[in-house]
Amino acid sequence: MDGLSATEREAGDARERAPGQAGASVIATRGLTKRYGGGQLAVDGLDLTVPAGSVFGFLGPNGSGKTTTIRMLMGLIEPTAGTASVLGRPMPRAARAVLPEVGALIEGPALYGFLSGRDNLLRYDAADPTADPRTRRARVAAALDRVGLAAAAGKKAKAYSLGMKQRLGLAAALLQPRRLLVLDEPTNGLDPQGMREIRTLIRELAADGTTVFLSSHLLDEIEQVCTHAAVMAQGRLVTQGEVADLAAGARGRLVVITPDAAEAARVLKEQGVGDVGADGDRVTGDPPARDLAEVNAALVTAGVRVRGFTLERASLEDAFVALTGEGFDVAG
Ligand SMILES: Nc1ncnc2c1ncn2[C@@H]1O[C@H](COP(=O)(O)OP(=O)(O)OP(=O)(O)O)[C@@H](O)[C@H]1O
Repeated sequence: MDGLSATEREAGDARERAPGQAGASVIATRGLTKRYGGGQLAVDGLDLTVPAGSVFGFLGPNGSGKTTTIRMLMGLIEPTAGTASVLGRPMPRAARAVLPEVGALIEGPALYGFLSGRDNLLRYDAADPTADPRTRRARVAAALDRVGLAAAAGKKAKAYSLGMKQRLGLAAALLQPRRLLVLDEPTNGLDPQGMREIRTLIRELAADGTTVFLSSHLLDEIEQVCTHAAVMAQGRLVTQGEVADLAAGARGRLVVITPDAAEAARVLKEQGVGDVGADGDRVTGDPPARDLAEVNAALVTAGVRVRGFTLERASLEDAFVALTGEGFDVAG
């Protein structure tokens, strides 16, 4: 698609900005709000900034307003209040100019099961008035190749696995060069292998310089694939920023491994460790502000046989819980 070998592509850094896009935000919303007819406030005053070149995870439990936001960004529904700009142009007003540069995969791809993967893409391409029919076959072949479906191109789409269908949907979004890809729950319903394939593809696309905006209710997915994330809860933005910073914002857990768990728990409490709990030979707690070397020394002085003393890294899930005071419902 871009003349780069796979190795060169992988060597690219997803965080590097494409030339000419430095500092630009690809998606920006201010006070974006949607109240549905029934009075349901689905999105409430959203200020979202998606940097160019990022893989941006839009994270939130089911019903937190992700799909509603995406539909407003794509100009499919009108906001009740606030503004949204995509690729520097106002939406939905500039939809006709903006959307050709945006590849979207929302609520699963619409495919004809009785047509082959290749014929599905030929149909998609033919529906695009800007697509030159003379180069159609080459474009379709390149898109199939891009998503790893070249060998299965002649198979009927109904014989495809869910992961293959999802990749075919991505291929359709990639028929034209895109500056932005918007993917709504791209790994929903996929098995672990299918999920890995989609994640790898997303990383490759990002390395090519495409900004990828993807919604997900899977925290570990966001941690694995995204450079940036925004967290939604009940229609509101809880936080946004670089994934590494979001996780770092939540403090890790202190973990002590010892056969003297009861005594260790007592000493840890004395040392200002909060929320101390013991499970077998594992004693955990919220680390105090003081130097952890002192805490360790106090354990040893009290005769606790310390076999392990570590600070477990906080995850995005810890950050979410710390920010919202709620657990993250990953069901569904
Ligand atoms: N067309 C609609 N009419 C009325 N209410 C709606 C409509 N679409 C969504 N909602 C409500 O708006 C809220 C946000 O829904 P939305 O689908 O945007 O959330 P989501 O985070 O994408 O969740 P999911 O992953 O389940 O789609 C929910 O309470 C939902 O019931």
